[in-house]
This record gives sequence, structure tokens and C-alpha cells, in this order.
Amino acid sequence: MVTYDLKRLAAVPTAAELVDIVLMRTQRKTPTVVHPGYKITRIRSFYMRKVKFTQQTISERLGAIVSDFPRLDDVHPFHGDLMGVLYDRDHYKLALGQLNTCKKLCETVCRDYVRLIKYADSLYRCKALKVAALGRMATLIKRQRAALAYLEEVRKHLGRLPALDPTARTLLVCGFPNVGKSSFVNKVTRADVEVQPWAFTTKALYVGHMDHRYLRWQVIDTPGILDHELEKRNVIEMQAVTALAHLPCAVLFFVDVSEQCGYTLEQQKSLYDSIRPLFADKQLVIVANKVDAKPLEDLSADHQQMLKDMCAAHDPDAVLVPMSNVTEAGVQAVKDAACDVLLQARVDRRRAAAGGSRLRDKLTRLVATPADAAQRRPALATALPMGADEDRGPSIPASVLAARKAKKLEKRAARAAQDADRLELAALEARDGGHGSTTDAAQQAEHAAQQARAIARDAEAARAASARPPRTTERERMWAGGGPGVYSGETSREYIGQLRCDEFATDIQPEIMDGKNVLDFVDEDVLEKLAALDDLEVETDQTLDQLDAQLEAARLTPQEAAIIKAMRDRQLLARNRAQASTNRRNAPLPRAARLRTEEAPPADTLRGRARAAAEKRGRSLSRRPDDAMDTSVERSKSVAREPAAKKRRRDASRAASAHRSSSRPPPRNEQGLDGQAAQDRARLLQKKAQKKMNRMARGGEADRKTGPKLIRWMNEGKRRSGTSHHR
Ligand SMILES: Nc1nc2c(ncn2[C@@H]2O[C@H](COP(=O)(O)OP(=O)(O)OP(=O)(O)O)[C@@H](O)[C@H]2O)c(=O)[nH]1
Ligand SMILES: [Mg+2]
Repeated sequence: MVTYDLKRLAAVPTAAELVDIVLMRTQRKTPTVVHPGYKITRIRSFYMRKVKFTQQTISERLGAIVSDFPRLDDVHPFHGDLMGVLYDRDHYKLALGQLNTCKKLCETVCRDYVRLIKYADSLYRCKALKVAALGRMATLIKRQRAALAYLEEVRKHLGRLPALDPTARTLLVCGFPNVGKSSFVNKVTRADVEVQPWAFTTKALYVGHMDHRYLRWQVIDTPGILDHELEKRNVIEMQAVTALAHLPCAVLFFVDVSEQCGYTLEQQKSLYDSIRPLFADKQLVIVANKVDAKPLEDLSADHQQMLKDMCAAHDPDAVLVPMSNVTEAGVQAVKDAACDVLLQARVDRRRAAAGGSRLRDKLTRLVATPADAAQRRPALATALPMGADEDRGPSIPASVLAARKAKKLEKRAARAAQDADRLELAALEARDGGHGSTTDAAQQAEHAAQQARAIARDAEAARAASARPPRTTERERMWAGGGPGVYSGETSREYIGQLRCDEFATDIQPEIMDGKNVLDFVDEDVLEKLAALDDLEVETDQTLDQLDAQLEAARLTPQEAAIIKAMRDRQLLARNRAQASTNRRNAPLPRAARLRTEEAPPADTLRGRARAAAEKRGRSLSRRPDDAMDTSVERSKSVAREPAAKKRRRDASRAASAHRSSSRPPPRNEQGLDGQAAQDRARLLQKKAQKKMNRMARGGEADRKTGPKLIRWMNEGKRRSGTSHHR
């Protein structure tokens, strides 16, 4: 929970003040002199700075207000509800929200105008944009006039709220108005609460402090509460209700037994009943006040019983204490009773919490024995598995059993081998000693050796069976596959062995296709359905064919049928031929390519027909302007002109590239020179001009030149004050 210092909130300026503050700060903190002679970038940055600075100040100020004021959801629920009651929760949130929006709008305005100033082309335009930006921001602030004024009022009121500590030891005084609550608070604490003989003298919560048993206590005086529905309660009453609802405390419910307050004992009982749920978990002392005016004994039996019932209704431990503020009789008793009962409750709660935690510690270590489980002892509510009473043997994995068997066999094999060795040794000794039983001993040794070998084979087989195949861990795979960051795990491996075919594991399964979930369209029985559909289709086709044949046979004469059959056969033949010809891959030449060959013009084309007609008339299709009326057939073929000698020379010197255009301009040293003589003369002149330069080894036009350099620091810079003679 965030702690706010409600007393030290900074003052909220009015809208006009805020505008003044912002503009004056901009004026003071940013440069003020600008000249039209400045570079435009400098002018722009001058004005941009002003706009940005204004926006920053506004954001700072409004942000401070928004963050300083407590958020109702962050403070203690008591304070949150109290502020909600006092200042209207919605209004409060709206005001802060509006300031936040205003801040954001100012930022947007700033961004937009800075963007515009970036492209402004003159000082005048920059200035106009700045004025517009500042004006819009000021308008935005002025629109928050109401929110700012409201928040200032809230701030002032928050500062005057009693400094309540919701966690301290608290006595809360409540009851009908005018029953003497404030008088009691004034008696036991140094709070100076107003006391008057009329109702609703106290209109807010008041706090006083007192000492009891060397401890500090806070006593809260609340406004009187009337007995009606919660919705009808006004702000003054709701403060008392909020305190009752949220503060952990001892409640002193004041009853005016003399009924001088203007309410009967029955009415006070009714109020007690209606607000009792608010202090159901709190300690209660019912104070029978003003006993100086009417002692308890003078009350009717019904009223006395009513007071006792009120005590009993809450808790058998709730006490009824008679008191008078005038005579001060019972004031100390009330104080003692309330403090003691609250203290006791606090100690009990703390002890219970500590004891509880110890018990929880123990519970975690408890193990239910089978005997407990059998008897289902209710004391320990431990969860037992189903069939816990059955005696269940241990479950040993098959691999462990196999390993154990292999180990046993190995031991047996070792023992058998030892026996065989021993027997062999005995047989050797017998043979060396020349005893009669040599052959028997040798046979025994041989037999033992065979057995030992058989057991060793079994042991080896068992060990091989129990040995697990070497497993490659994902980590090893990662290092083998390029290390972290490079390797990406293969999830498809998990599916191997689970699918009908292991190759299916690596299939890519699209989950979403064309924006649709594939699984929505998956039909598990689709293959069977398709097969059924195919069968149905074949069947339908056959039936339809039969029906057609029958119909035709019924409708046509034999001659007509024969003609139709012949037509169909021809169609079929034509289709087959066409297919055969396209299958030969003899794609036809494009028409343009075909027409290039003039010797054999295709007679069936338009051009071929035109050519044939022209030739028939003795005319040529290709002509030049100078042979307009040429009728010779020979001339119709394009005859290339003999190229000029000069052109031939040039062509020969060029690269023989097909891409070179014949309309390329002549080289630059020949351009503008008409004829060979002029070119030769120009070449001569060029040589002559170069001669002198070559002789003196001077830099020519083509030589790289670097002009003289001025040293920058000696020739540039500010020269306004002082001279630059020393430079
Ligand atoms: N006779 C008598 N009068 C008392 C006693 N206690 C308070 N009064 C009077 O009752 C009147 C109301 O006293 P308050 O202390 O203002 O009562 P309250 O409950 O605080 O009233 P609100 O603030 O309006 O809710 C005053 O005129 C007191 O003088 C008491 O013990 N005996
Ligand atoms: Mg009062």
C-alpha cells in the first residue's frame, strides 16, 4: 500500500495561475533574442525550444498534481472509502483523469507544432506557429478550470482530516445524535470537540488521544447516525459508517437512557440492530449514558431487559456500563472496560496467529500411520489414497530386476569358476601323486569347468539384456548440432513409434491455412466417405448410360442411329489426331519468325496474299522514296548501298558489337569539324599548343590541381570585440 502524506499536498493553482506560471517560466528560462538575419535553422530551434519548454513545464506541473493526490485504490480502504464519501469517488477520479488527459493533449500539441516549425521558412512563420502552440496549450489548461478548483478544495479538506492511524489501538464512539458522545471524548482526551444540546453538532470524524496502561490509544468521535436505510444516509452519517466498517477497534455504542436526546430507547435499540453487522467482529461496550438524569434502576423492567438483550445479541462478553458525563460517574469504568476488552482481543489474536503457525509447522511433519488410516481418526484430516488399507508390495522396474539377476548370475559364475579351478588342481595333484582316482577327479574337474562356463554365458546374456541402450541427451545433441543459439530441438522425435508410419513424424502439419483452422475441416472418415461417393458415382453413370441408350434406341430410327454413331466416331478420331499432333512437341514457329523467309511466303496469310497480288501486278512492297515508281522485281529485294570509305574505316576501328547503334555520334575530337582536312588541322594545332607546356613541364588542364589553402582558425571566427591584428 502506498503511503501518502495527506497533510503536505502542494497547493493546486487555478487555471489562470497555471497559465501564468507556465508562460513566465518559459519567458525566464529560454533565450529571448532572435534576429531575422539568423540562419533559419537557428530561428527554428529557438522557437522549437520555446514550445517544448512550455510543454515540459505543463507536463511537470500537471503530472505532479496527478501523482501527488492519493489514488483511491492504493490508500487504506478506510481512507479510500472516506474520501469516496466526502469528495464523491467519481468526481475525484474524473478530475484527476481530466488533468492527465490535458497533459497528454499538450504533449500532442507540442509534437505537432514542433513538426510544423521544422519546416517553417521564415522567422515570422516560426513565431506564428509558436504563438499558436502556446495559445492552444493555454486553452487546454483553461478548460481544466473546474477540475483544478475542485482539487484545490479537496486538498484543503484533506489537510484538515483527522490524523487517523487505522492500525493503532482505537476506541470508536458511536450512537444516535445528541446522546453525549462528544462530551465523553472531551472527558477522556484533550480533543476539544464541540458540544451543543442539539443534534448533529459533530459533523465530521474527530480524533483524541489518551493513555491507558502506559499505552497510547486513539478515541474517535463520530457524527450521530439516524436509524434509516443505508441509501438515505447523508455524507455526515456515512463518515461514521465508514469508520465503523473499516477500522479494527473497540466500539462504544452510546445509549441515552434518559431519552433527553429526543429518541426513545426502542428507537436506539432499532438503530443498534441495524448497524450491528458493521461491528460483528469487533469488541463492544454498550454505554448507558446520562444516568444522572435517569438511573438504570428507574428504568422499566422492559427497558432494562432490552439493554441486556442488546448486550447478549452481540456477544456474551459484551458489557453494559452506566455512565454520566455530568457527574463523571462511570467514565473511568467505560474507558477501562473498552481498553481491556480490546487489548485482550489483540493479544488473543496475536497468540492465535503464532500458535497457528507452530501448529502448521507440525502438521507438515506429520505422517499418517496405517493404524490411523484404518481407524479413520477424525483428529488428523490427512488425505489418504483410495485402497490405502490394502497391503501393496513394492513396484520394482523390470530393468532393475534384470540387473539384479545378472549380478546374481555373475556371482554364481565366479563361484563355479573357483570350484572348477579347485577341482582341476586336485586332479593334477592326484595325477602327480599317482593315486588311483585320477580319471574320476579329472572328469569332475572337467564337468565343473563346463558348468562354470555355462553359468558365465548365462550371466553375460543377462547383463546384456539388462544393459540399457545408450541414450543421447538433448544437451549432447545441442552441442553436436552447433551449440546454444544455433541448435533448435526437434519435436518430431517424440512422435516416432506412435504413428502408423515413422515417416509421418516429420510431416509439416499446417494448423491455420487461409485464415482458417485446419482442424475444423478435418474429417476422420473422409476416405471411406470418398470411396462410397466414387462407388455411387460409377453406379449412377452406368445407370444413366443405360437409360440414355434405351431412350435413344426408342426414339431414333436405325438409319439415324447409324448416322449419329458415324458422327461420333469421326469426332473421336479428330480429337485423337489433334492430341497426337500436340504430343509431338512440334510447337509452331511464331508468325513473325515465319514471315522472315521471303522465298516461301505462306500463301494462306494476309501478307502472303498481298505479296502474291503485288507481284502479279508487277509491283514491289519494299520501296525507297527515290524509286517511287519502280516496277522491277529485282529491285524489290533490299540492296545495301556501298558504304563510304570513311564510314568503313570507322566501323572497322569499332568493336564489332551487335548492340552498337549505327547512329552513334562521331568522336568528340571530330565533332563540328567538317571534313578530313579540318580534322587534320585541328590535330596539328593541338600538338602545337601542348608543345610549350611539355617543354616547360607545366601542369596542364588535365593535371590534378589543389588550390592554396587558408588556415581556418587564422581567418575565421568572431571579430566583433577587439582586433584581429595579432592573427
Ligand atoms: N444530563 C446529561 N447531559 C449530558 C450528558 N452528556 C451530554 N449531555 C448533554 O447532551 C447534549 C449533547 O451532547 P453532545 O456531547 O454534543 O452529544 P453528541 O452525541 O456528541 O451529539 P452530536 O454531536 O450531535 O451527535 C449536550 O447538551 C450535553 O450537555 C450526561 O451525561 N448527562
Ligand atoms: Mg458530537
